[in-house]
Amino acid sequence: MARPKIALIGAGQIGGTLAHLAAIKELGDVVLFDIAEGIPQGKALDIAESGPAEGFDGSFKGTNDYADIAGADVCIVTAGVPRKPGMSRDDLLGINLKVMKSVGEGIKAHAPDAFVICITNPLDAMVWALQQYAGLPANKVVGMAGVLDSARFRHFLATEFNVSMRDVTAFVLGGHGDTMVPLARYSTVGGIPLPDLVEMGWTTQESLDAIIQRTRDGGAEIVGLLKTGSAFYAPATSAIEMAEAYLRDQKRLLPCAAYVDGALGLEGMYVGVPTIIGAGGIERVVDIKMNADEQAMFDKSVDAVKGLVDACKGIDPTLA
Ligand SMILES: NC(=O)C1=CN([C@@H]2O[C@H](COP(=O)(O)OP(=O)(O)OC[C@H]3O[C@@H](n4cnc5c(N)ncnc54)[C@H](O)[C@@H]3O)[C@@H](O)[C@H]2O)C=CC1
Ligand SMILES: O=C([O-])CC(=O)C(=O)O
Repeated sequence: MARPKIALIGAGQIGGTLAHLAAIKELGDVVLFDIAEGIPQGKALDIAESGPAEGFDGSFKGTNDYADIAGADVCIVTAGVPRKPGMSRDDLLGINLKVMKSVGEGIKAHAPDAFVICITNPLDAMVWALQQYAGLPANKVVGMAGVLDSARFRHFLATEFNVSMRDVTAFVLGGHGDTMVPLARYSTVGGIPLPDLVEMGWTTQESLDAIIQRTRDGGAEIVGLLKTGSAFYAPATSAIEMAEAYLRDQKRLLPCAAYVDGALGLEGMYVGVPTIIGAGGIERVVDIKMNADEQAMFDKSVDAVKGLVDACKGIDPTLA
């Protein structure tokens, strides 16, 4: 059987890392697309030349022509601009909305059967716009944020409890911004929910609160350190986890920015929710139950996302 085809739209920091990870994991043949001439070609060749030493097979092509993504099984979109220190993700809305229009049209024309994972910020509004521009079914267009935010939460928790990251689960829902919702009650160490661990005296509420705030600020922390751009290793790994779930029909339960219409009291919008990803794309949105405090945080985050979507409609009235 032919190898799956993975199209990476945007060959910058995340795009290049995605290509390298896809190669090492032998997920399929990779096409790297970018408007910058030479960058996708150079990165594709460089990664292909690492194959003999690493020991992977596959083809790697860099291109500036959308025709080369034809028939892609998966498209991962990182095209656009990252923030710099002092900026919020929302400041990228105007510039990246224009990018989503051209990317959506390219995918619609050349890879309409693909499972599309959007990474470009501000994430929840950009994945909504991308789905509108591409016109693909909503279950085939999803945003990556919750896997990354949950991975950060898990990392901080594993350090706090001095346990393996493998034994820590975490759920961060809501929009990928300052209002994101790390859910302590649904996050565990060895299956024990975080509030119980506070009661057991293994940590304090103050430490847990600080970790939750650090998770919310996780993107800004890296931007502040790098100064010239934003995180790319963990974001790329997170999107590859989602792509692998689709390509290998793994039925993973992952927090993603999915289209929700009915579950969690939401009507027809993209926001971070628990989903199941398998060969059918987003096969299910898990209708998680929240207590009053969690619901209030989630509602606030949903309102923030709605505000960004309205801003998109203000910029481009063709968006419904
Ligand atoms: N959802 C999430 O959790 C995360 C989102 N991001 C976002 O991902 C995006 C990409 O980040 P990086 O890879 O670090 O940025 P980067 O600047 O390294 O790469 C972006 C690439 O997009 C290309 N590009 C710009 N306009 C394009 C167009 N119209 N068509 C095709 N390519 C185009 C640029 O030439 C550049 O190579 C940013 O918007 C960033 O904020 C970053 C980290 C996490
Ligand atoms: O913070 C940023 O601008 C990039 C991002 O979304 C993240 O790393 O979570």
